[in-house]
Amino acid sequence: MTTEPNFNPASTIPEPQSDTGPSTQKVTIGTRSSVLALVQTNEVEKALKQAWPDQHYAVHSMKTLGDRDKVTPLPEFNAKSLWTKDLEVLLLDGTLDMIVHSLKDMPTQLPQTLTLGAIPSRHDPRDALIISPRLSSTHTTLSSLPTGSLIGTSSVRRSAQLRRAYPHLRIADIRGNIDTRLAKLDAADSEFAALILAAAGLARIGREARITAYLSSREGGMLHAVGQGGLGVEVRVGDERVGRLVQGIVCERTMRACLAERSLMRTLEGGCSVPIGVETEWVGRKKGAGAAPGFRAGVGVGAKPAREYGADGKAVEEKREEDEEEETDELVMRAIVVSVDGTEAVEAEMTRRVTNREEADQLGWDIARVLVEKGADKILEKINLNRNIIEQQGEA
Ligand SMILES: NCc1[nH]cc(CCC(=O)O)c1CC(=O)O
Repeated sequence: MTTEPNFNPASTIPEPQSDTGPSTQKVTIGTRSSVLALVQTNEVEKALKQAWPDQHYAVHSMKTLGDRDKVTPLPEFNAKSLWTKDLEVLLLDGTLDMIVHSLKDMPTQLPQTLTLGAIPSRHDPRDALIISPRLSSTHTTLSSLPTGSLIGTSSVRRSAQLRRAYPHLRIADIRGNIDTRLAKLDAADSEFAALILAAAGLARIGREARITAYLSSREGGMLHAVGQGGLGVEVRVGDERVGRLVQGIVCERTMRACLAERSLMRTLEGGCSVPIGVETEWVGRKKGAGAAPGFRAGVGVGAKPAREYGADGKAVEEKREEDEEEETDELVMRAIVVSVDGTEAVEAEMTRRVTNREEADQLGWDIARVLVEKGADKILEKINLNRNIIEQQGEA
């Protein structure tokens, strides 16, 4: 439970102050060059254009170390910054003005002079079950799959939760981008009965139709990764112009929920390679007081800060009246830490009013403390002892 000296706590991120746009200039957005990364960056660019139509935008995409070198074993890299470091060098030297990341892949500790400038409205954060076409007409859930069915995932968080809840299933590593994995599932000689992938990634690349079922604490007993389904926009600390631009696409509720999740992860010193699952959900109503301070409705990616999803993956809140949706300010947070073999687990749940980013950060810290009191530190300690094995997997 320590904080590295160069960490920028969420509490230093200023709340929005002004609506007045900066003068017209070029804005260069950096991204990885994968299909998913480009779709995500287009989503952010579109939202920025909507919020600040007078600016000129350019997208600069590149392969990062993790994309280029598929030979070196992950532990030999600083695995945590595999996907971010090359882009960060260009952000620091001014070539880029911002970087769009899958929030899930962003380290919880950023370089001292860089910060998480914005988190736009989140897509469905849940994991999705994709059952092989050979089985999907007869099987629609993990529990109904035949004993010994092979599930493909490279995430220790997913495999640990699967081992815990579904001891009748087998798990094997599967690599590659989303379409590569789907092709491996569909191959005539495939060993896989099903895959687990993030619903958001599938939806963003137009593969939502492959989803057999959505997994959550309520259905399937699977908590998602910290930041899953969210996008993180990384900017330079002190770049006021860009800071103001990206503030225009923040979904304040998504930002607070994700900051709480990231605070939990940071407090438990978990990178993307430890089995921590979370769920955050806005509930309750703030009567008569309107929107939370700093809340900007109607701007941002999709503009809907939805955090509740139906069985069809559509946000339940989208079906409600917008003014009602804005009034929720209680955040429910659930979290689980599972041993890699699935035999040990600790869980916690907290509900608290979260009216600013500091309170979000505090909620993440507090739930981490409860998990530690219940023994999460012992589970994570054992995981650290086996770190070499685990880092070969990661939240891939
Ligand atoms: N590290 C893999 C990764 N990083 C981001 C996504 C897409 C989903 C998201 O944005 O959370 C995925 C694929 C997956 O987990 O299925």
